[in-house]
Amino acid sequence: MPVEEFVAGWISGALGLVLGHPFDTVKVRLQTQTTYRGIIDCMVKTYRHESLLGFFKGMSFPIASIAMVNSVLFGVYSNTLLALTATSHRERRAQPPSYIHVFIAGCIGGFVQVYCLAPFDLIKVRLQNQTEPRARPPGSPPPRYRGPVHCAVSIFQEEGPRGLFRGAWALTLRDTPTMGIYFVTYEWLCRQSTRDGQDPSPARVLVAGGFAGIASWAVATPLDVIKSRLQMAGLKRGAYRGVLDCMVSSARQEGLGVFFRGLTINSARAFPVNAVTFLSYEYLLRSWG
Ligand SMILES: C[N+](C)(C)CCCC[C@H](N)C(=O)O
Repeated sequence: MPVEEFVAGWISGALGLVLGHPFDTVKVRLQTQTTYRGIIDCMVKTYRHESLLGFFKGMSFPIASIAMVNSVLFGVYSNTLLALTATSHRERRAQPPSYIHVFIAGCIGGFVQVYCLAPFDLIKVRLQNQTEPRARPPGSPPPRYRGPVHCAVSIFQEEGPRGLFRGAWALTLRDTPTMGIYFVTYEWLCRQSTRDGQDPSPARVLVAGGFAGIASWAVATPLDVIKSRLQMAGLKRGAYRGVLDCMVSSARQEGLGVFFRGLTINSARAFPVNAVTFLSYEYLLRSWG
């Protein structure tokens, strides 16, 4: 099994992650809290109250786990294509796989990475939603979680081992089809105006990666909202009975617009994150020959 794809997936994922984390924090807060009027309001309040550091809350665990999550995604994707089409990464420019094979490999990659991603994503979301400033005024209550490890241990103790997988089903529904869309969009845009058998130019890889991110996030946003809400709901026992219940009660209380919360910020984040991810992935693999 070729391992280069796993390593390239890891490094490129980490680069994208750091770049996109501040946007991600704003997105999570908009999706799960009702105190903000919009993106700018959320940014200003976060900055005033928590300084620049507020935007980087919950980042250490994703950085540690992105190695596993992105290498699983890209590694499983590429090795599934190898199994389906009997072509390695190097041969795929000359013999491009069909879009249906790309879609299937993307869905399988997306499905498998969810089980690595779920607990880390849960901890990230819980920490991002803690709005207490680092330097607390004396006498104010401490944040519920002191850091990622404390957060993981508390969830385990208070909600049981299954608590760590809260929202995992919504995450599976979100990522399986949309990772297929992600890779199909990327491949399709790369192949436009690139002659058969040639590597796409860096500019084309950046644009294709960026739009692959936007297209897949646009489709993923409704389930992303539900996922984030289910992850936060663990704190208030019995808030939702499941994915469907969360969908229905969110829509009833806040209208259908709730499914598009975070769409703008998700798209703004998705372009640079995924442009950098694909550019570094392609170039790392090319440089390893
Ligand atoms: C499939 N879905 C849209 C959920 C994600 C696709 C992009 C994943 C990337 N690591 C990012 O954070 O943007």
